[in-house]
Amino acid sequence: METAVRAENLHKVYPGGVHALRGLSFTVFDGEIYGLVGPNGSGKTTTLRILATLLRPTSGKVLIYNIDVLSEPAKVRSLIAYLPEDAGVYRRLKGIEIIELFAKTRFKSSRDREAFIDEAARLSGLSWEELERPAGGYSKGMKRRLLLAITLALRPRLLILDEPTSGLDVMQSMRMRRMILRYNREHNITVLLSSHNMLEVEFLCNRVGIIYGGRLLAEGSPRELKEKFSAENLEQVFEKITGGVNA
Ligand SMILES: Nc1ncnc2c1ncn2[C@@H]1O[C@H](COP(=O)(O)OP(=O)(O)OP(=O)(O)O)[C@@H](O)[C@H]1O
Repeated sequence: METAVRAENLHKVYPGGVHALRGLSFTVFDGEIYGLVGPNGSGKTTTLRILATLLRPTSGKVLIYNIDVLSEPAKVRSLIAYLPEDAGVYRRLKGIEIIELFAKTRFKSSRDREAFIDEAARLSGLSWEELERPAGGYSKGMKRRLLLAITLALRPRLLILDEPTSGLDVMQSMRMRRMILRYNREHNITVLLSSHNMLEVEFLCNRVGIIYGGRLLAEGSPRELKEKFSAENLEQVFEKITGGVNA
């Protein structure tokens, strides 16, 4: 099976001395949806930012589709799309203008640009009237839908999602999860996501890595983890491993 992500022995010490990652290693295979779960401050965002080429680890190595993230970040960026948890929109731009901006930066031919714009606009679920309004006036759910639609329509080989549905209501979250699943299956987009929501992780992920204190404490499919820890659901697995610290 082809390897999408190989993270080896990652350490990150922030200026000021916080040791956020302490020898984190994990592998994501091509075509899978892999979930990193862990309590607040366990190092999820730090890990995703390193993979997205936005932060350098203190030591360790990361390969994305066999390309070294530290020595060839531009090549890696052409393969990935990253949606941060707190991703904002350009408030003065209309929704459609934001989509057009991404089209310009990513695609050379006007045909590819137009196909991308149509796909992202449709996927966002926003009406044409809404897309013609400045995005600063969108609700949190509308902004998140727009940004996820853009990242999916970019059709990266690897999509990195930090807390994809955080702050969204049940219906919006379900819609987002279905979109992620559909693009993973139909367009073979590998997904690495972080989440606090165990239901979400169980619904979406082929494999899960439980991270705590900057280390990987357990890894496996939701079913394997439940069997191994004699648990009925992933919340119980998590509780047994971490001693009940909130996810
Ligand atoms: N820029 C920074 N400077 C200093 N310390 C930081 C910085 N960013 C994160 N940290 C610290 O590193 C540790 C890991 O943080 P990180 O954001 O990676 O965790 P997380 O698992 O994503 O948490 P959450 O679930 O709350 O988003 C925490 O102790 C955090 O306070």
